[in-house]
Amino acid sequence: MSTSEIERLALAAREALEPSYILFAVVALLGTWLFQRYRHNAQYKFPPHVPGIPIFGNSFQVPPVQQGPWAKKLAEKYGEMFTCKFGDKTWVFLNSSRVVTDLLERRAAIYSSRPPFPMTQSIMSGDSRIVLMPYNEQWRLIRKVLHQILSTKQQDVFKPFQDLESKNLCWDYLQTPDRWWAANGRYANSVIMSVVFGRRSMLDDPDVVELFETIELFLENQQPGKNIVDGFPVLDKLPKALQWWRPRGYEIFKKTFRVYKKEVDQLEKRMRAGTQRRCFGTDFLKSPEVTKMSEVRKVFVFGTLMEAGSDTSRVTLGQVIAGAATYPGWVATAREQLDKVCGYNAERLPQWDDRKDLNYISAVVKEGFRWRPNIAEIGAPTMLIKDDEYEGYKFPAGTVFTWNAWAIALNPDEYEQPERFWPERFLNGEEEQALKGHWSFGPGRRVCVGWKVGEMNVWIAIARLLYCFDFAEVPGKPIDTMTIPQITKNSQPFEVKVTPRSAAHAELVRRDCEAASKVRY
Ligand code: HEM
Repeated sequence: MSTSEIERLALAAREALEPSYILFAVVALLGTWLFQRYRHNAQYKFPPHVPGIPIFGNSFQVPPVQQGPWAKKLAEKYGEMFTCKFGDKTWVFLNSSRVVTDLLERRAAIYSSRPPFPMTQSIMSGDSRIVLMPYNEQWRLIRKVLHQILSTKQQDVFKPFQDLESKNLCWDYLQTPDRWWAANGRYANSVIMSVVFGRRSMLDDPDVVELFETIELFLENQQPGKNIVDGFPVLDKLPKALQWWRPRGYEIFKKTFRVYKKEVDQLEKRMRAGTQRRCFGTDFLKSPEVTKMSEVRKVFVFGTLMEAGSDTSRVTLGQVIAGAATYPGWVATAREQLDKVCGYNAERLPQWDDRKDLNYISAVVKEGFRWRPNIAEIGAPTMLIKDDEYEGYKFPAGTVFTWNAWAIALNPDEYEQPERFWPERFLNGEEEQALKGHWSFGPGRRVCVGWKVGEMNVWIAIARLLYCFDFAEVPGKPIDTMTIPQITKNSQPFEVKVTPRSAAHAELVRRDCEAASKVRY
C-alpha cells in the first residue's frame, strides 16, 4: 500500500470518528432497530406502561442508585405488574409474591435467562460473570462448580471458618467499634477466602479494599440507564472504533481481572512451592471442569466467589445492626433466648450446636434479609426465551422480568407492619427454611447459589454480636433505614454506637476471641 493510500485511509478513519458521523451512525442504527421492534411488539400485550420519552423510554427516570423506593412507588400506583422501557429493552416488574411465584418459579424453564449486557458482561467481565450469563451450557457448567462448594452439604466445611472469623469479628468490634463496617467486610471476605484460597484476610488488607472497589464498579454500571449500550445492545454492532464506552469498560475489566488474578497467581505459586493447604482452589485447578474454561473464565470463577461471597454478608449484617438500633424492642427478646442458652452473665459464646435452641436468632436473620432488601433492590433481570401468555397479557421472547424486591418486602398486603424490624413474623415453624418467606436470594433457577453460606455467615455473627454488644443510634444522627446507601466506597453506610453489653461480656470477648485474631494461614 502506498504512503498516499495510507494517508487517505487514516483521514477517512479520522473523519469517521467525527462526533457528527458517530451521531449519524447511532441514530440510523437505532431508528431502524426501534421501528422493527415496534412492529414486532405491536402483536403483544403488556401490563400498564409507565410513561416515558421516545426512544429512551424510562431510562432517565430510574435513579442511578437506590432504585428500590422509586420502583416501590410505581408498584403502589400500578398494582401487581407494570412495564418500563430501558432503551430497547422492555422490562416487566413483578410486584407481588403471587406473580413472582407464577412466572419466575413455576415457569422457570423459560424465565431464567439473562438479557445481553454488552458493557457490563461482554466488555467489563470478559463474558465471564456467572450472574449475567444466559441460561446455557456455560452457565450450567459454572453453576455446577459453584454448587459443589456452596451447597448445604458443605456446611461442615464452612462452619470452622465461620466460627473462627466471627470470633475475630467480635474482637474487632471490641477493639475498634467505630470500624464495625470494615470489620463486617473483613469477616465475610475472610470466610470465603479461607474456603476458596486457604488463606485469611485481615482488617485493612489492601487486596480486600480493592476487591470491594471492583464490586462497586460492577454494581454502579449494572444500574438500568447507566450504559447506553446495555439499554440498546444493537449499538454493539457499531464498529469498535465508534464505541465511545468501550475504553472505559475495558479499563474496568483490566482492573477487575488484575484484582482476581493476583489471588489466583498467589495460590498457584503456593501450590508449586508445596506450601498450600488443600482448599476449593487446589481441587478446582486440578478438576476436569477447568480444562473446559478459558483463562478469563477460570479467573472469574474465583472472582465471583470472592465478590459475591463478601459484599452480601457485609450488607446484611449492617441491616440487622440498623434494625437493632432503630427497633430495639426485639433485641431484648433475642437476648432472653441467648441468655437462657449461653448464660446470664456472659458465660460463653453462642455455638453452632446451639442453633436448635436459638430459633429466634434464625427468625432475626430471615427478617434481616427481608426488611430492606438492599442487595438487589429491584431484583435481578431475567429474560424470557419463548413467547408466553399470562392472565390476559402476551409477552414476546426477549422480554425482561424482575421481582420488585423493595416493593414486595415493604407491601402491607405481603407483610404486616412491613417497615418494622420484627423477627416474630418468622416464628412460624419455618425458621430453619432460610429461603422461605422472602425473596432476598432471588426466585427460581437463578436463586443465589451461595444462599446457605450467606445465611450461616449472618447467623453465627449475629448470634455472637447480639449476645456481646449493644447497638444504638448516635445522638443527632438518626439512621434513615429507607435510604441506607448500597454503594459506599468502603465507608460505613450509617453511623451506629457499638458498646459491649457489660464488663463481663467484654471480658468474654477478650477471653474467647483475641486468639482468633492472631491465627495466620
Ligand atoms: C448473604 C447473603 C446473600 C444474598 C442476600 C445474596 C443475594 C443474591 C441475589 C439476589 C442473587 C441474584 C438472584 C437472581 O438472579 O435471581 C444472587 C446470585 C448469586 N449469588 Fe448470592 N447472595 C448472598 C450470598 C452469596 C454468597 C455467600 C455467595 C458465594 C460465596 C453468593 C454467590 C452468588 C452467585 C454466584 C450468584 C449468581 C447465580 C446465578 O446467576 O446462577 N451469594 N445472590
